[in-house]
Amino acid sequence: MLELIEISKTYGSYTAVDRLSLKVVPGEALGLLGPNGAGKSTLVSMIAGILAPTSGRIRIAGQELTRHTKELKAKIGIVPQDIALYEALTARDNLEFFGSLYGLSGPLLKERVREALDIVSLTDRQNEDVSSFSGGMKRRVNIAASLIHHPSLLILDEPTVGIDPQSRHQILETVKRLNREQGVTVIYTSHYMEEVEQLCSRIAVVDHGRLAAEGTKQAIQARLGLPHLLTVGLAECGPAERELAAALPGVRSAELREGRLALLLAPSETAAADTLEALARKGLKPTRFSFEEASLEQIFLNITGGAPRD
Ligand SMILES: Nc1ncnc2c1ncn2[C@@H]1O[C@H](COP(=O)(O)OP(=O)(O)OP(=O)(O)O)[C@@H](O)[C@H]1O
Repeated sequence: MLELIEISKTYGSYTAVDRLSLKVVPGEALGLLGPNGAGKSTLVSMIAGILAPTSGRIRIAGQELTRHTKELKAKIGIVPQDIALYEALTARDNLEFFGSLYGLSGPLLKERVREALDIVSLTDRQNEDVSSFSGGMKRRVNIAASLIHHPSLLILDEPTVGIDPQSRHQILETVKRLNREQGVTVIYTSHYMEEVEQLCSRIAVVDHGRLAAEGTKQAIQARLGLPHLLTVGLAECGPAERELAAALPGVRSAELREGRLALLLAPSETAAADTLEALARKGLKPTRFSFEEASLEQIFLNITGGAPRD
């Protein structure tokens, strides 16, 4: 669907994106993460054909963006970080305007506007001026505007910044539906890790303009070697049991925590099952257990470091 080949963008002597290569396959939802100033918006603007790369190539559906700009731009829907709407116009008039920019008119334009309003659940409010809308509703109009021309690739740049949890939930559900039910390929940038975890099957972490990590959450976690936490309750749970557990293969550390064993396991898909089985073989039959993988936030901080960026 999309291929970035060694793309760079410099502003004077400053390199915002630095020889970054990345592939996005049709139908996937890719989470684009990075600290403030990492280069995400610059990257998104280049993919959307708004900003020209200083060097490198962008291919969309196998074609070079520079050579087929108009045709390829029509395949892309972009929801920019800043809300871009006409406040004095109604939601419907805004959408008709954006639709006309894509060459839509007449009954087809009306049909697409109706459909886009329905997707973002704003049909009932379509005749109200955007100036009277909440931040969440404006975001939804922005998303509707990006869908009018039926893009196959939808890029959302922090679409849930500054809005309440209800609106965030609604936006996330809308994007999920578009991806899972209609097969729209999604690139989603956000600082909200739980949104990316829910929506995206793959993650790309950008830092200092470079691709710092890429893959599924599990694969990145395994590459970083971040442990899983397995907490086990035993009928008898003391220093002897802790020692036995600490010596099991795949157990990095074992400690007693509130009458239970807290075990840090080397990351693998079968880590928890293997450890529970090994404990049982040693005669330590778990009465209860809980399991936690490293959170996306832990993974992200591990890749990019904990220091503030601005
Ligand atoms: N027009 C410009 N001129 C000069 N520098 C720029 C320009 N646009 C962006 N930059 C710089 O390029 C770097 C990357 O900016 P960009 O907006 O792409 O980051 P980002 O990852 O989207 O950050 P955020 O999460 O804060 O939105 C920043 O240091 C920014 O100051």
